[in-house]
Amino acid sequence: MDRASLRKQLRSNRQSLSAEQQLDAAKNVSVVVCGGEAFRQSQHIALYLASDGEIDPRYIAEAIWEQDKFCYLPVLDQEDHNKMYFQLYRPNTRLVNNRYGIAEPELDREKIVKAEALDLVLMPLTGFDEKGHRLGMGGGYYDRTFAFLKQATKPMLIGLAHECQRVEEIPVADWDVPMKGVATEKTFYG
Ligand SMILES: Nc1nc2c(c(=O)[nH]1)N(C=O)[C@@H](CNc1ccc(C(=O)N[C@@H](CCC(=O)O)C(=O)O)cc1)CN2
Ligand SMILES: Nc1ncnc2c1ncn2[C@@H]1O[C@H](COP(=O)(O)OP(=O)(O)OP(=O)(O)O)[C@@H](O)[C@H]1O
Repeated sequence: MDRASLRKQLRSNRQSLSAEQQLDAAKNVSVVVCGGEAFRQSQHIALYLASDGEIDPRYIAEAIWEQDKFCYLPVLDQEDHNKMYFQLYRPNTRLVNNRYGIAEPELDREKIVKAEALDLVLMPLTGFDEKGHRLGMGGGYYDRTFAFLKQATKPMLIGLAHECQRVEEIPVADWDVPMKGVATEKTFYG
């Protein structure tokens, strides 16, 4: 299957999950992530606000705040549509909707944190395979933002997903930046 058809199929898989399944998955993925070595060793952790049936990292955000670590969210540039930044996310951070209807901190160029300063990035995805290949929403934001990882070791990229987003093989593109692993409601693939 080509990337576009696969993306469509896998988005429909996650959109079909019930509210109860979503809640269970959100709790379980937080246990999988927060019990792991990568999380324990990280101070500066990026995640996302769930949309379109994505597995919800909210309990991971709560654990980050409780443990006095720092949590960050992606913020899109309204002028340069190719750019994505990261800004601090606290319980009281004011959020606005981006052009895809996803809530994000209001862009403040003085508050942008360099992607290189993050320790761990928990990435949204539409599909993944056990080799760490990722299919996103098709905007290429994460691939562009983390293209520098071909020559760097930090941050560590870990995808978050429902089991129903796992496939045998994601067709790779040459710009794809591989993930170190993927956490689901069931287990860690790494
Ligand atoms: N929760 C979450 N936040 C995120 C991402 C994500 O995948 N999930 N992103 C990860 O990159 C960035 C946003 N990227 C996105 C790219 C495309 C679409 C999207 O819905 N595309 C529509 C059609 C686009 C259009 O309106 O022109 C679609 O495919 O139906 C959404 C988000 C930053 N924030
Ligand atoms: N490093 C890069 N440099 C230039 N263009 C890139 C780069 N990475 C991705 N792109 C562009 O982004 C487009 C979308 O890529 P792709 O389909 O892999 O997105 P995605 O990983 O699904 O999306 P996202 O990361 O936003 O969730 C590609 O058509 C490609 O042209």
